[in-house]
Amino acid sequence: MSTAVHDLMDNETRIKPEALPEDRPAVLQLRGLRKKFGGHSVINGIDLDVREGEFFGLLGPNGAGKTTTISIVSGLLEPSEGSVDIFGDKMSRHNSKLKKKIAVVQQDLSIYPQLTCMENLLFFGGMYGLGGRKLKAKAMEALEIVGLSDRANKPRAGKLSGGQKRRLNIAAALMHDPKLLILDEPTVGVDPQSRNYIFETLQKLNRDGMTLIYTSHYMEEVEQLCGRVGIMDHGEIIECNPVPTLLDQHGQAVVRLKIQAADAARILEAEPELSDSVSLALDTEANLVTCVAPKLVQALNRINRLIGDYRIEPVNCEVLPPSLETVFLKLTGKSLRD
Ligand SMILES: Nc1ncnc2c1ncn2[C@@H]1O[C@H](COP(=O)(O)OP(=O)(O)OP(=O)(O)O)[C@@H](O)[C@H]1O
Repeated sequence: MSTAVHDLMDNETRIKPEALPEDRPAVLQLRGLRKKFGGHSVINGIDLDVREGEFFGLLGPNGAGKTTTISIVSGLLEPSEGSVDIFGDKMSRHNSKLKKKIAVVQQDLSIYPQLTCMENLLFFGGMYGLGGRKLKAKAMEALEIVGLSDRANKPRAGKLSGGQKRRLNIAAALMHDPKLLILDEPTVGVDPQSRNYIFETLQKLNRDGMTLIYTSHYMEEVEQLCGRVGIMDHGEIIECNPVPTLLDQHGQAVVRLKIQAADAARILEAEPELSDSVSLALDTEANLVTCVAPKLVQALNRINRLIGDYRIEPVNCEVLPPSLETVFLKLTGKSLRD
């Protein structure tokens, strides 16, 4: 077996973040959540429990309804129907006491570019009633957590890199010691170094006991960080489980083999049923053979047999091991990146 195939199989067995036992108390409970904008329904009945200490991922393509859900959870929007309970208390636009227990890192940056990092954090901490030495110490601690201590007083926030601005945005959310941290696509436009820093920061906060909800349309991020994932599409959570369960129940490997037109014609003549098969499908317009199987090794073996049987000289081959991407493909019939 080639090294590339070994690498792919390692990928299949790599260690995933663990889901928490089900007996932890629910921090967030959504019941029958619906939202309409001018008669257009964008959230279509969401029921969800997020438990204390969870790192929960909400994964879905653009427009699935993640930001709308987060905005309702954080009390920025009222639902059209249904309820949001956080720490056993009803969330609403006017529940400022409950809002102090949570923090939301929005997709849009909320920092002031003309202020330094320290000035930004002193401002946000002040808004939550902190003052004096405690405020300064908290700001230093938040900068330390996101790795920006050496940028405390210069440059101004507007001159930081995109990733550093995102990290400062997270630091601002930590100023009032939230028990629940909600992040809406916090790595959009972030360089790889800052992205890793953000990941490490969030993993540490979670290890220290904070409950996190993380939305993304990057399945690799959710797969790497989150113990349990809700897959969203068209305003619904269509599946919600720990990542290993999702992969076990819905994971599938996909191998796409591009071949010569002449080889496609030979295969079609010998096996006409392949033109409408699902597990091994031949597309004679695209000269493409697609094999779908629960395990990567099964898909590769099937494609290898075909290559051997018909003495095919492949043009190229694309291999997708089971992942949240292929789970999404199976559940919705479309790619997450469409
Ligand atoms: N204020 C609004 N008025 C009307 N329609 C809205 C409003 N906010 C969101 N929508 C619509 O609701 C749907 C869900 O949008 P939402 O931003 O929640 O999706 P998303 O999953 O967060 O997408 P993205 O990953 O692009 O942020 C979209 O069709 C969007 O156009």
